[in-house]
Amino acid sequence: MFFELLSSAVVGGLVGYSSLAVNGMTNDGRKIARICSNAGLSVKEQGKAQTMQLLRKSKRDWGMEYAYRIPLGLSFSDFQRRVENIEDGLNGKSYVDVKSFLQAFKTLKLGPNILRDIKGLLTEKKAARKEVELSYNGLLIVKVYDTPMTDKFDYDRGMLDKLKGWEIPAGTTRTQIIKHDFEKHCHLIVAGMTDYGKSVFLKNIITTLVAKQTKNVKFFLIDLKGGLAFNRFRSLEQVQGIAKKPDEALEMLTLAQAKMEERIDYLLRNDFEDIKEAGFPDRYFVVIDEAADISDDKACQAIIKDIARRGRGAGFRLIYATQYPTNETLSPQVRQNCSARICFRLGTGVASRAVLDEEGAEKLPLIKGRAIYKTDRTTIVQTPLIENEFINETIKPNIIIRARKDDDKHDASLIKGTTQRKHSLVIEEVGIC
Ligand SMILES: Nc1ncnc2c1ncn2[C@@H]1O[C@H](COP(=O)(O)OP(=O)(O)OP(=O)(O)O)[C@@H](O)[C@H]1O
Repeated sequence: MFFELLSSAVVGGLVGYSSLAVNGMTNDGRKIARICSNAGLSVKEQGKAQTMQLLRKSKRDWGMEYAYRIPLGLSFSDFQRRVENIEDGLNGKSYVDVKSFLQAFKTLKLGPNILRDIKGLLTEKKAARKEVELSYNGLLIVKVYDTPMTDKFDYDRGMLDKLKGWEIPAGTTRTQIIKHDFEKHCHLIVAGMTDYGKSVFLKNIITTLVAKQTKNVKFFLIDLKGGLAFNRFRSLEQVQGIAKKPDEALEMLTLAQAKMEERIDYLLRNDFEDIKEAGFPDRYFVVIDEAADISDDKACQAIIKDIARRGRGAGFRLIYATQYPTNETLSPQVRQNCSARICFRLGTGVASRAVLDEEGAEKLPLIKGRAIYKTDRTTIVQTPLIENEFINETIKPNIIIRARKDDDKHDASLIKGTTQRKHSLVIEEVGIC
């Protein structure tokens, strides 16, 4: 029985493989060069068409790496724009990667369900897409991955042990966890279409920092999407207040700016260049979700730009999240001062350029949590999926118990002046003035 199945499935596969090999289909290196040439990536020199030249190919654990010399007159970005053409070309509908099929085949257990298992494996292998990543180091490097990147990266307790200082997990690639360090890249833009993971990412930041920098982190939270996403953080001792409406946002920003001013004054008076030199461990995070809602509010924008420009040395960090990135919602001052961006899928290349200064976010797969993380380099990551239950458990020790009446009023009154002193936004003294 088993040998019959073996002949129908594997031998069939092997016949297919040899025919693919004869047709040169398994040689992705040459195929990539053909795809690029057909897609117009060639130049004419002295009447002759010059195309990319394959110089090297290397087998890696994750797939194959090809190195090409690109013709004079073409740039890396010309090729970067054709990633989709390359992926589609390498993923013909009937294509099955025989090697990975045979590897998986060996793991099947002989039993009554073997036929079903083999059929399942074939279907799975046909559906699997090879993913391609390009980079440039003087040569064009094309990485062709055998298996797709994970579409789920669970945030668990073990993650917290892997982080140092002011790091948070930005996501995982196929090979490593990428961390964002708020001491290296102080301000962060978070962008992406609705429902792709911005709020989950913001909750990852807040939870991680509350867990790792319990005594040192302070948050000014502005949630213009109604306050639901940040609601569970409202009673944390690290949270200075939550603003839910544009007028509350202005009050919150004004208070944050006043605190920043106070710190800058202190640093100036004492000849400290920045907060690190002064030896202050605490950092203030101004988190704004949906920032586009206050993008035409001149007063709010002036403060946001000021924090982006002068906050760094004073220990202020801006996290600016929006699902509508344009040149209007993301001012040049904010963009210039945010050296890090995390960008989930966006609708257009124009929106992608507004966030990343390049296209790409519009081509991300339709996978929640898939994003481009950009600092001085650009990396595609699967961002951590942090569950609410895990957040609640992690932040619980930092919740300040208030009388119910107090708690109900907490958010609004936090930023409403000093008439109800108990509920006012308290900007803590840190002993610097
Ligand atoms: N990193 C992730 N991995 C897998 N799934 C995710 C991830 N992040 C978010 N999701 C899923 O996507 C859903 C929407 O995420 P989230 O609320 O963060 O989106 P959003 O971009 O903030 O949307 P909106 O702008 O409408 O608030 C989540 O409920 C979750 O199921």
